[in-house]
Amino acid sequence: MGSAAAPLRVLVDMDGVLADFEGAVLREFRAQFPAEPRVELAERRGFSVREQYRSLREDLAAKVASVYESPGFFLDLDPIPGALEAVQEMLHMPDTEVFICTSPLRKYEHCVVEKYKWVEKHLGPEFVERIILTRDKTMVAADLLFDDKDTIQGAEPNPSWEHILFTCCHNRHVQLPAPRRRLCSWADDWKGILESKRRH
Ligand SMILES: Nc1ccn([C@H]2C[C@H](O)[C@@H](COP(=O)(O)O)O2)c(=O)n1
Ligand SMILES: [Mg+2]
Repeated sequence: MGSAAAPLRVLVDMDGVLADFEGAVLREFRAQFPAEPRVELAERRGFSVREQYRSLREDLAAKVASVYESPGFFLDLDPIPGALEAVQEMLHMPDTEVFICTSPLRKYEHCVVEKYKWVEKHLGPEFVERIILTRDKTMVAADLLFDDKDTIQGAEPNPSWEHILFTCCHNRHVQLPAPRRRLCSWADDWKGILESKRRH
């Protein structure tokens, strides 16, 4: 008799995939700096919101950073539609292991603890056990990584996971070369992607 197949290990990013970082940045920037020019979500290009604000005007980089570095910012993020239901469903799928894999800001004072609190508030204590906090996701071994950052690099040149690009305002114009894949939203066929990775 052959040995049982290893469970499918799935990493799910937080900002832009579970939690609406971009929507909150725009809402809070507009509230705190109503007279300043801003980048509407339809105009977002590139992962770094700070660099796009810098391209509007140099001093706006620090202003937008002050928004997401403020206490309470990460804790108050709204869940992305369908995200909580999808990861709860993954948690209970046979032969499947799901982890939340997220990078803290370099200025980590509020971000780190608030990411933990957000997960406990929205997903419960069993998911707090499943948080992987790292600035280098290439060092984490898994089969799949759902992430909105279009290019994920780090110390490991050949990560074990397949990166599924989760569509977000800043990456919807990025043309993916074959065979790279996208998940357009949590209403898209994430279960089909999991099934495609299982070793039968
Ligand atoms: N469009 C974005 C999304 C996230 N960030 C910040 C916020 C996070 O602390 C960090 C990395 O997040 P992750 O890649 O784990 O979703 O970067 C940003 O600056 N711009
Ligand atoms: Mg992200």
